[in-house]
Amino acid sequence: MEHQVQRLRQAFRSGRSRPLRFRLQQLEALRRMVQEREKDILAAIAADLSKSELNAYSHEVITILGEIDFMLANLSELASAKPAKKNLLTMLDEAYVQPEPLGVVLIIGAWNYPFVLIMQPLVGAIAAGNAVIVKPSELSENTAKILAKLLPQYLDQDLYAVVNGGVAETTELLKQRFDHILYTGNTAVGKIVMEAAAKHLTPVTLELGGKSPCYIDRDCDLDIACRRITWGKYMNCGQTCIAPDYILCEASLQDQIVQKVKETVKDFYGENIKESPDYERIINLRHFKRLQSLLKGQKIAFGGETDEATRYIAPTILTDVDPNSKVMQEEIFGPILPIVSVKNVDEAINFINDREKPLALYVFSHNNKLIKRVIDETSSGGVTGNDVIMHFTVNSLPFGGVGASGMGAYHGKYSFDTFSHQRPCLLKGLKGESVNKLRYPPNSQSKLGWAKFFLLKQLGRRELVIMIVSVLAVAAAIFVKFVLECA
Ligand SMILES: NC(=O)c1ccc[n+]([C@@H]2O[C@H](COP(=O)([O-])OP(=O)(O)OC[C@H]3O[C@@H](n4cnc5c(N)ncnc54)[C@H](O)[C@@H]3O)[C@@H](O)[C@H]2O)c1
Ligand SMILES: CCCCCCC=O
Repeated sequence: MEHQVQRLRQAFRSGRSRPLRFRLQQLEALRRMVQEREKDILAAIAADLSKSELNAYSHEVITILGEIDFMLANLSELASAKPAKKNLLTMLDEAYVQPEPLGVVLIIGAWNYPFVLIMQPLVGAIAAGNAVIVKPSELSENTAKILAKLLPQYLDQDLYAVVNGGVAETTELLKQRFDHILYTGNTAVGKIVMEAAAKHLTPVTLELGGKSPCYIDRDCDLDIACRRITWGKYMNCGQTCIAPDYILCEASLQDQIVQKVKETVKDFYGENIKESPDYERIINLRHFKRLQSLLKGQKIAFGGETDEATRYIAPTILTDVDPNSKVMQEEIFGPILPIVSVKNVDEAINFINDREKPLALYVFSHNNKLIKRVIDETSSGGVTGNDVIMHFTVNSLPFGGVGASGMGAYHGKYSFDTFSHQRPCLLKGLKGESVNKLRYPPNSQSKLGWAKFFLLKQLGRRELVIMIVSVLAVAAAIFVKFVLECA
């Protein structure tokens, strides 16, 4: 590992990854890879998540093509130096902020969207001019293998590398010094990553999870709300970091919600959900058993069927859920939707604020003021009002968590910024020593007065008198010159 990181660092130091033309070439190569090897990529994702190739395309490939196109179109603006405002002391100088690459960065992905969670940060890291090691999740082994096979065929091999493996390999990798680490996965491992990064003072972006609440107001079109929630909750079999984890609503809405979600599930997946090409399976037996255990002792209003052999868990709704029960203590990350009743929006806000800050928050209501109030009085990584998941798809919005759901953000411009250092540059000439004398020792009350004037635009009595006298002298000189010329 050490050797590999050193090899990338050497390539980075050569400066090859910096020119914009090179970055654009690499991004174009990445796009070619996705287009030319689409079938292999879709087959790998499909195999990992028992997913149809159509869903693999719309869940993962579209996002990456959009992200690459965004970077290709905007890279020169993103990477350009931005002029900075100056003060009186520096007004004749050049001041700007120059984004610069960080160096060698590490991207660790999770299994649930195995292609997107590696490729989307990779696009940002390449665009920003870095060397990159990606470490796909070992649980989505087919996607991990295809990434390890394809990326070296399309990208510069000295600057970009794939390391595959599990805990042992990642632990070894984390001993190395990186210039940034972007990790996607659960909170417990997030802490391990941050601890390892701290040893080298490496900054981290942590894309973690959490229980994303979904509040449904009484004043709401329940048909539409339930259709959108059903889509976002059961896509990828609930294994989505920003899936609505649970519903908060007044008790009187509960039965209607159950009914409407049930009808939508039938519309989406048909009578026999197991046969639907659009309904996925749980990633492995450990997660299957974990999810089964969350059903114990709960009132199952709909679904609840499980099949260990195929790791199938039906779209499920739990009603009258006790907030202290196990299903409300951990992120569900599966197709189980608990409904917890609250008296009103105030109680919903308190419920949310009593818990860790979630990755996403959803509110459904006709009343925009209520939606804004919930946003103002809570905190979460992101928010979608009157829909779910969709803020992820807007790459002009930063995507990331807050508090226990993570730190830092990426997507679009925010990816570029995450993998860049915003370097402040001030370029001065070698003249102007008379003004500079003001900051050289020995210090004096008068120098301080001028410093206040130049930096804070505050004039003391003495400076005011000098300024007035100077202005009068200049005016007098102009007047005399004018009179002499006319005479
Ligand atoms: N915020 C986001 O964008 C986002 C996206 C997807 C998933 N998630 C969250 O991720 C979680 C699910 O992912 P997961 O953690 O099961 O994925 P996972 O098991 O694939 O683990 C994530 C990565 O961490 C590595 N890893 C695991 N144990 C490790 C250890 N002890 N030391 C070092 N590295 C280790 C794995 O090899 C893998 O690459 C959920 O909480 C979900 O909400 C967040
Ligand atoms: C539509 C794609 C959603 C991806 C969400 C990533 C987190 O799990």
